[in-house]
Amino acid sequence: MSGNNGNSGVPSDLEADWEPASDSNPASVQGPDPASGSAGPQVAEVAAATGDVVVSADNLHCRYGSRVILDSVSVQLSAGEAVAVVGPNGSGKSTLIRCLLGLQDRGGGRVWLDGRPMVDTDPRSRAAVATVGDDTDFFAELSVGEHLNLVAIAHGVADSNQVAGEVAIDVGLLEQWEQLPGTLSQGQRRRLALGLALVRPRRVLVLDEPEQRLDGEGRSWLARRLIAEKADGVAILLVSHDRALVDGVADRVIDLGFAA
Ligand SMILES: Nc1ncnc2c1ncn2[C@@H]1O[C@H](COP(=O)(O)OP(=O)(O)OP(=O)(O)O)[C@@H](O)[C@H]1O
Repeated sequence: MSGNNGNSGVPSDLEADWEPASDSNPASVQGPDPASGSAGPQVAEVAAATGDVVVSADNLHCRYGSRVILDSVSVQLSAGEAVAVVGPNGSGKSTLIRCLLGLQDRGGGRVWLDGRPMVDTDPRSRAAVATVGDDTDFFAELSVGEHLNLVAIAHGVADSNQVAGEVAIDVGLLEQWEQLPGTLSQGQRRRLALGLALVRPRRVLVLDEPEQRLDGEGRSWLARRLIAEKADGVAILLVSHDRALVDGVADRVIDLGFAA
């Protein structure tokens, strides 16, 4: 498969159509509230900014076996806002994402999408929530273009090959359109993972250290891209160690390091 328009290669007319996302003023960032910290398992509660609440996580207790990693975590995400999760290695950032997405036991806590339970197996949830994990797997036998097309088609994107090509340009992989994942550099694989989240419709974007392996230009592009996503009304949950990215994109910050 190399597209649904009969072309075997790169979609035509993309270079002329594409323009980079314009710069926006960085959003303000609120620091952690030391008063809400505690020793032992992390405790965090971050209220939503004004706006339509898309995702609401209440009282999550994330644990591995008997070891509690996060206790009584509540998060609300509104349309068009970005919440960043920061903290040192091992502080529970990825665990929080896994808990929120339902990939890990929530310990009785609940997560709501548009006021209804958010379950990872629910097609409604999967249609709304695009994710970029810290370790994305690819099909070894499918090219960059085929990956982007496949995801676009699976999510019902009209004119999927055109959209896939536009996303390939956006993430800087148009020249790699025909390449297999095994032939990509680590940074290019990261760009493909981002492309797979951007090629499909989304109302929520959950990213676990998306800046990994990106060069300076790539990180600048990522910040602009996420700001553009917010402008389109996408709710973003961003785990990152990149303070500049967090400062540039996040409206609010959950700091899991303050009680370490
Ligand atoms: N599958 C697992 N089983 C048991 N413990 C785990 C598992 N995954 C993570 N942990 C532990 O949970 C804690 C939080 O891990 P997590 O991956 O959420 O941290 P993180 O903040 O995302 O770290 P990093 O910045 O290194 O990505 C760590 O102490 C880790 O050892």
